[in-house]
Formats: sequence, C-alpha cells, structure tokens
Amino acid sequence: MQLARVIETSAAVAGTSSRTAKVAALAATLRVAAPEEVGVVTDYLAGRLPQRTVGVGWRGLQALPEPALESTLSVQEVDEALSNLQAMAGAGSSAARGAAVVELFGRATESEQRWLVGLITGELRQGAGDGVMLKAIAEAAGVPEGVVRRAVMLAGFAGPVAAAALGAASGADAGTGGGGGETAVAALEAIELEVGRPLRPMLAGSAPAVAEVVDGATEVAVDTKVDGIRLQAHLRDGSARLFTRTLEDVTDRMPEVVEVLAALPARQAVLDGEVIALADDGRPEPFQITGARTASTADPGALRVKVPLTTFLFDLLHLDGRDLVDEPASERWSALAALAPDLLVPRIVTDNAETAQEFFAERVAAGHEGVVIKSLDAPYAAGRRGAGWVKVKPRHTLDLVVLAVEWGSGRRRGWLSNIHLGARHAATGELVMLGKTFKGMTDEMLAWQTQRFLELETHREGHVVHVRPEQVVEIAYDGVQRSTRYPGGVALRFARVLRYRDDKPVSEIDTVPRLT
Ligand SMILES: Nc1ncnc2c1ncn2[C@@H]1O[C@H](COP(=O)(O)OP(=O)(O)OP(=O)(O)O)[C@@H](O)[C@H]1O
Repeated sequence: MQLARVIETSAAVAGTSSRTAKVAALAATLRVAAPEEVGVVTDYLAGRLPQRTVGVGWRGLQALPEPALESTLSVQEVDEALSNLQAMAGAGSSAARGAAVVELFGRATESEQRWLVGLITGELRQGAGDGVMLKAIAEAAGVPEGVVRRAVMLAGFAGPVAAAALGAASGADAGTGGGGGETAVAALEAIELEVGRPLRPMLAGSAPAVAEVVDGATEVAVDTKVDGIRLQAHLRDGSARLFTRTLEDVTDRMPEVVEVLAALPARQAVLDGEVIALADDGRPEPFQITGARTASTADPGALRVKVPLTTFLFDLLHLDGRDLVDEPASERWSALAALAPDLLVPRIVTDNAETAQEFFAERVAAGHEGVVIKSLDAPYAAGRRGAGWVKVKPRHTLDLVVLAVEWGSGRRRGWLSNIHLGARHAATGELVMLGKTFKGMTDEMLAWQTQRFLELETHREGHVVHVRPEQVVEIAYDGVQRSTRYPGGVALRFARVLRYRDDKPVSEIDTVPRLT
C-alpha cells in the first residue's frame, strides 16, 4: 500500500466527527492492505510507530531535504527505513543517521514529510482512538468486536491483531465468500497471553461516592487505591520483567522490585500491581517523589537507597502454565494471596456501604488516594472502563492536556503561568478546551513548566504560547458549569493543578465532563 493512501485515510478520519464514518474509512483501508503490511498500516493509522522510537527526535527532523514532487513511498519502504534507523540508534554514528533521515525524507512529498514527522515524534492527531480502531478491525475482518478487544488486550497492541485477523480473512476469503469471519475468529482466539509479553492493563470506571457502588446486597472487594505507578510483572524461571501502564519495559529502573518479585515461589507468573515510595513512617510520599524515581534511568543502585519503592499487588493473570484472566476476581485473588501473602494491597470484602465508607475514610486519612471497588466475579478485562473495577476518590479530578500557556504578570513575570486545559471529545476524539488555571502551582512547578512548555512551543499569539499537546496534567475542580466561551459548551469551576503526569499518554486523558 502506498503511504499516500494511509495519509488520505488519516485525514478523512480526522476530518469527520462521525464515529461511523471514521470506522468506515479505517475499515475500507484495512481491507485493501496486503496481509503482510496490514499490521503496520493499523499502527500508522493509530498514530503509533511499531518501532516505538527510532533514535531521531523533533530536533533531528527540523532541517529536512527538499520534498519529492511525486508520491512514490510505500508503507513497507517506510517501515524498513524506520527499522534501519532504529538499528542505527544504538550503533551507528549520528552522521549515518542523518544520512538515513535525508534519504527517507528526500523521497517523501511535502505532505508525506509532515505526516512522517508527526508519526515519529508521536504527535499525529488523527482521531483514530482505540475504540474506533477496534471497531474498524472487527468490521474489516467480519468478526465480533469483543473478540478483537480480547485479542488486543492479550497482544498489547492493535497492529499484530489486525495482521492476524485480516491475514486469516484474506487467505480464506478467496473464493469462499464470507468464510473469512470464522477463520479470522479462530486466528484471533489463537492469540494467547504470553509470559514475557506485556498485555493491556484493566482500567477502572469511577463513581463519586462509595455508597453508589456498594449496595448492601452483593459482596465486593474494597481495595486501597495506592497512588504510585502501575506495574505489570512477568516472572519466568527466577527472573522478572517489569512494564508500565503504557507497556514500556522499566525492568532496569527498579532493581529492588525485581528482587522481591523474582523471589516469589512461581516458575511463571504475570502479576498486576502498583509500586510507590513510602516515607519512613509508612505513609505514601507525594506522587511527585514516586513519579520522579520511576521516570529516572539514572543510577538505579543509588536511587533505590534514596527512594526505595514498595510493591503492592492486586491481581494475578497467569500462574505456572494456567491463564487466569477469565477466572472470577475472587479466584485470582486467592491464588495471588497464596503466592505473595506479604505483597497484597490492603483491602476488605464487604456488602455493607457503611463499612466500605469507613475503610475509605481510614485509607484516605492514611494518605492514600481512595479505593478501587471490585466485583468478585468479574474476569480481567482491559479496554473498557466498566463495572468490574470502580474507583472512588475524595475529590473530583481530571487528567487533561495543556494546549497553551500564558506569560505571567506581577509576581509571576518571566514565568509561563496560566495554562489552557484540554479534554478529549468523547465522540470525535478531538481536543476541546475546558478553561484555564494558574492555581495550585508551586514556585518549583512554575520553573519546571516554563522550561517544559518552551520546549513544546509551536507558535505565539501575543502573550499566549501555544504548545504541542503532550503534557498531561491532573486537575482538581469543584464542578462543571455551562459556558459559551469554550467550544465544548462547559467549563471547570475552580480548577487547580495537582500535578503533572508523565505516566499517562495524551491518548488516555479524560473526556469532556458532564454538567454537575
Ligand atoms: N488496588 C488497586 N487496584 C487497581 N488499580 C489501582 C489500585 N491501587 C492503585 N491503582 C491504580 O489506579 C488505576 C485505576 O484507575 P484507572 O484505571 O482510572 O487509571 P488512571 O486513569 O491512571 O487513574 P488514576 O489517575 O485515578 O490513577 C490503575 O491504573 C492503578 O495504577
């Protein structure tokens, strides 16, 4: 497939707010991609680089060669060129890398150059969110969406799943007319959990109060919500590999966590949990401390002494040859409790709303973020924030993205201060401004954000610095009010900054909240 076709589809998806039209455009393109390239095409349309990084950043893409006049690049050629670049990232000289960039970009037209820069720097804004992509794969391969969702959970990414589904469908479709669906289902069902390969983590829905979830009739687990970093651990024969919520391998950063987990009495296991820095008295450190520790790749030997991490586990997805994802939560917990009794997240099981409320209050008083209330019979399911896990926190918060920032005045002269906040539109995936805030920032934060946002600057309008929408910020607010000023029709009441988040990609920020 020509790269131009992918770019055309990407523009069509970004250009419509209709979910159905987005799905149709994506499915039509996936259908005509050759089996060996459909995985890469899917990744590109999701704005994801299959190589994840290629050792070339924004700066390395500033001075590009003259664009080609005619479009000739194929998806496969681009993929090969990017794989070569990645291989050079470790070994090759920067001159050789520069030459490879010039060679690839010299063959690209102007719009292809622009699009490739977006792909490589991770800033393509094309509106092909996860849900839309899953639906498109299901439609193109003629299989139920649930089967695709499960395969993506287990494989971690949509690309390989599309390759399996559509590779199988195209093989079987020839002449049989419609037989592709069944073959594709079989191909998708053959995708299994693999110890060592990260799978998508289960996420939580949210509720404003414990009493709305605990109804007095059904027993549920009420877990402490530990405010650290999500961690998925894969144990194999005495070694452990650690992955973040976004499936990044962070094994080398957390030797003390590796040691604790590798010592568990299992040959093979996949564990889900949270790591956090605790103070000497056992109270959680502010999130910034855990965040800085886990983001740092510098000297883990020294960091583990200065800011040791404590591991809390809350789920077990595989144990010694047995997949547990489809088992009820209570079974998974029992197996986890037998395997790692000293690492369990503190929890109670109750059907009583008052008991749950007391536990919630006690956990919050102990410095934790809140609770996650879990159905005892739900399977482990990623991809949809459902009723299986519901989080309750003591205040309203949203994870938003910074769209622009204003130069401060008075005491804040010289600092970038008032940030413009964007949420994602639930239907279109576009970023929508919800308001501004300069509240809640410490001097340290002001200094940090001034530097950070100057790095992300795209252009200026008067005292407003527009930035690439990459920095996620957690905001506390008192309510949502109607607004004619902002395009989403709503604005946040008394928004204030809690912290900047680097552990969450912009694709997962919150959607525009409803009026409260
Ligand atoms: N006991 C627990 N069970 C499940 N998740 C927990 C638990 N303690 C802490 N967490 C964290 O809470 C998150 C669940 O909330 P959610 O799925 O909404 O993720 P999130 O969007 O990162 O939310 P938040 O910003 O509230 O942490 C998990 O990703 C995990 O990192």
